[in-house]
Parts: sequence; structure tokens; C-alpha cells
Amino acid sequence: MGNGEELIGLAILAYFVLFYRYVRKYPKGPLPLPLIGNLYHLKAETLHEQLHEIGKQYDGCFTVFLPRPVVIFTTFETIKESMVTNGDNFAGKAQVPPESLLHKVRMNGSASLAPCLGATSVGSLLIDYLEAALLSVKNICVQRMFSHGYLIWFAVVDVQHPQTGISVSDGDVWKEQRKVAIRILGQLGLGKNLMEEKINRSMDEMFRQLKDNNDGVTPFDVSLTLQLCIGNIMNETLFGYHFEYTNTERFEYFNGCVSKHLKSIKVLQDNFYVLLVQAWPWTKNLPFIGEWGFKELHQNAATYHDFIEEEVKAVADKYHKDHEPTNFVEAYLVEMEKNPALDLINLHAIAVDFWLAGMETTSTALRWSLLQLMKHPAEQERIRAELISVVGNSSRIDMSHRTNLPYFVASINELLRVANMVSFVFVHRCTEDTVIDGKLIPADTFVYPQLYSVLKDDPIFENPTEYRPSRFLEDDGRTANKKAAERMIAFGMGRRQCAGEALARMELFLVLGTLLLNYRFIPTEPIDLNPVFGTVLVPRPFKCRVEPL
Ligand code: HEM
Repeated sequence: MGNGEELIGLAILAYFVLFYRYVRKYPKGPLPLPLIGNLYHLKAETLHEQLHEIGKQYDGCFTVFLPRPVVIFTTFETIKESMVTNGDNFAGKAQVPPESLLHKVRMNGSASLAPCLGATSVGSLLIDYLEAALLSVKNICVQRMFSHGYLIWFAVVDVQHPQTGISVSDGDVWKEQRKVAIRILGQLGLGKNLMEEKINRSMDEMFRQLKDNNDGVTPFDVSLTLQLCIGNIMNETLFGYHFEYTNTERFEYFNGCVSKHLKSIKVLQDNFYVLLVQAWPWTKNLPFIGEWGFKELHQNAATYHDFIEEEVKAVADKYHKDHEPTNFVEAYLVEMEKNPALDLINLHAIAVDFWLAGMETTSTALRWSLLQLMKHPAEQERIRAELISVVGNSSRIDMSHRTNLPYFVASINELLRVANMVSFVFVHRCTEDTVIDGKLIPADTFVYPQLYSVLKDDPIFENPTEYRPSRFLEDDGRTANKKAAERMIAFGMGRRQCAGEALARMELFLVLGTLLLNYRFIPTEPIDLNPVFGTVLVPRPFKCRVEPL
């Protein structure tokens, strides 16, 4: 063997030794391989199930390399110890793609324009390579400005991804924006019952659509109806208007952007390249990996940022300061006058956050609920009977009925528990060395509280695969079972618990309750409760009879 081969052999050996020394820094988990980590045995469609099974061998705290190390918590105890007891240390966010793409890019400093000669594709390729070289110098980016004949003009600009909004920011920006956003949601909803009115207006639109398009006999697909209803609540809340079901072009365009984003960050399955860019951000500059793992997402993010900016501008242009704010944008604009930490860029980011975090989750929860209640028709009737006993002949319920509807409220908890729809998303970052369950989590490690495992298998949920709303009630059938409710963590736990939980619960209560008062849902095909894996675990498409009562 020549010297060169010996050197290569030694380098490989040294890499192996160093890699496994690095692996030992993290809580123990299944054996990772150099470069690919644990990707060799994890499968996309069942990732949540596999993590759950692995968690049983490591007392609910272990590491998988994707290929970047991610510490997973799968028990109520480890999730509580990290997210609540040590909440400040676990409130960090990744700050690398794909999450960081949610922050709108800011262009800074002067831009210099230069022509690049060549047919479009050759010119584009040259610019790609120039961009790769400049990005490695940090924060410099090449923007294609326009092309003219064989000339492409490009600008070299300084770009920054400053932290904005709630869901992907951390530190002071996150604390302030989250606090203000929750306060505004409270003002809109609780003080003046404005939220209930907004939800009712969206439901009016939904009922118009059902009346015109559903004959009560032909199998009907409720998914777009529910999406439009929940999307309209979000739009009313943010911008003060809703889309009519006969004119949904703009809604569908934006919804398409959101779905595309959620689909493209679906790790392992559709987009393995995203993981590579997350593990080694410089790979976003490489051909192919950069294209699919970064640029496509980047371009899509730009489209919904533009959409949101137009919407905010339309509200801001019409709003008169002397009027009481009636929607989120107006209320934020008023706060902006008093609070220097608030600005338009953060307002745009929060609007994007609410759409991304609030729309697919809530409308999917409703679809799962209808499927479960068709699978258990006696449960559907029991809820309906309780609703009728409280509201009589009325076709609507309101929030004041809540205390008299204990079985329905318990059912919503159980429906969310069995829907168990949040998959591998909401990764946190541990910001300081912290010991959880006796294991050291080094600072800057990504961590993932797998809520799925607790909802599916916590010992408090006896026979967890059974749909049984009564587990959320004490023996008297009225009082809430606090121990079970504490572990119904579909909205997360601790500092970063869902910022829209109150709104989501209100939507589920009013929309599901009103639907059940007015319609009976009857299956017309075998009910399949196996989810399709994605950012949110969604039910397979289904149709059913929606019989008016
Ligand atoms: C059934 C419906 C919903 C479910 C199951 C749900 C669940 C969650 C979960 C599990 C988290 C992450 C917690 C974590 O990082 O540990 C979260 C965060 C978040 N949710 Fe929701 N959510 C729902 C509806 C909504 C709605 C309607 C909104 C908008 C008003 C919303 C806005 C947010 C925001 C802004 C965050 C980020 C919070 C932060 O990082 O501080 N969600 N949600």
C-alpha cells in the first residue's frame, strides 16, 4: 500500500473515531452511521411511530441523527421537565432553513448592478455559481433583476434573515411578539365577543355553501367547506373580511402556497434535501441540493410573504386611527404607535404564522372529528342530544353554553387526543447545557417534544386506542378530570405552547357543535382512520352523507 492510501485510510479512521466521540456527547439512542446518521433505518410514513417505539427503550429521552443530532422526548415526564421546568432553556428555535425561511429576507446596504452575458440558461448558471461563492462569504446574495436579450442584469446585495414573528423566532423578539399577539387575540375575542361574531359570519358562509351544493343524499366531500370556514375565521380575525364561497380564487391561491410550504418541509419523504440543508446549511449553495432543499422553499415563501403584505397594506390604507380596531392588523397598528418593538415586518410575520400554524391544524381536527363521530354513531347522537337539551330549538350554540355541555367539551378533548395529528414539526433548540432525566443535552442541540407519544400511550389514558370521551370526566359525568386534561397536550406544553389555543378551542366548539346541531354525518364508504404522514397527520380523502336535520 502506498503512502497516499495509508493517509486516506488513517483519515477515514480518524473521522470514524471523531464521529463516535461526537455521538457520545448526546443522550444515547439507536446507532447512527457517519454522514447519514440514523436516516438508514427511519422511514418517513411511520417516523412518529418509530420514534415512539425507540422512546420506550430509552425512557423517553434519546438522540437520532437526521443527520443533525435531534434529542427526542416521548414521555409526559421528559416533555414536562424540559418544556416546563427548564422552559427557558428549551424555548430556542432552529434558525436554519427551512424554519428560517419564514423570516422575510431583508436587503441591506447598496446594491451594485452588473450585466452577465450569455443565453439565459448559461447566464443563470453563471449567476448560480457566483451566488454560491458569495454566500460562502456570508450574507451576500445575487439577485436576478431582469434580462434583456442575451443580457441578464444582476445585483449583488447584502441580505439578512432577522428574526421576526412568533413561531420561528426566539429570544426577545419572540417574547415581545408572542405577548402582544396573544393580548390582541384576547382583546378581539374576550372583551367584546367580536371573535364569536367573526366565527358566526364564517359559519353563515359555510351553511350557504352546504345549502347550495349538498342535497343530503349524494356523498359530499366536506374538506374544502371546512377549510374555507376555518380560513375565513382566520381572515376575518386578521384582515376583517371573508371570502364568499362563490369567489374563492384568492383564498385557493394562498391556501395553495401554504400547502406547498407544508408539503415541501415534510422531512424524509418528499424532501430529503431539506434535512441536508438543515444539517449543513452551506449545502444550500450546491447544485440540486440547493435547488430542492432551499431555493424552491425560498421562492414559495416569497409568494406568501407578498400575499400577506398586500393584505396588510389594504387594511392599513383604509384604517382610521380614531376608530376602535376590529381586526388583528388594525389592533397591531394601534399598538405600533406605542411600542417601538413592533413594526410592519413583524406584523407580516405574525400573519404568516397564524395562517401556517392555525389553518391546516384546525380544519384537519374538524375532519378527523367527523370521521370519528361517523365511526361511533352512538357518540354522535349522544353529543347531539346534549346540545339539543341545552339550546332547544335554536340552530346555533354560543360560548355561554359551554359550562352546560360537559360531554361535548370532553368529546372535543378526546377527538383531539385520538386525532393526534401533529407529526415531526415544531423542533426546539436547547440554548444552554441542561440535564433532563439525568442526561446532558448540550447547548445548541435541536430537541423535539413528541406530543404524539403522550396522546397515544400515556398510562393515564387507559385502553388508549379506544375512543372514550368519558375519560376526560370524573365519575359524576360533569366535572372535568384534571389529571387527564393535563396530559391532553395536543397544543404543546410550556413557554411555546400554541399561541392560538384559545381561538382553536373556540372554533372547534362553535363550528363542530353547530354542524352537529344542523346535520347528521353518515358514512357512505368504509372509514379509514390511518393518517397520511405530513407536517400535520391528515385523514385520507373521504365523502359522506351530510343530512340536514
Ligand atoms: C387544533 C388546532 C391547533 C393545534 C392542535 C395546534 C397545535 C400547536 C402546537 C403543538 C404548537 C407547538 C408547540 C411547541 O412548539 O412546542 C403550536 C404552536 C403555535 N400555534 Fe397552534 N395549534 C392549533 C391551532 C392554532 C391556531 C388557530 C393558531 C392561530 C391563531 C395557532 C398559532 C400557533 C402559533 C403562533 C404557534 C407558535 C407558538 C410559539 O412558538 O410561541 N395555532 N400549535
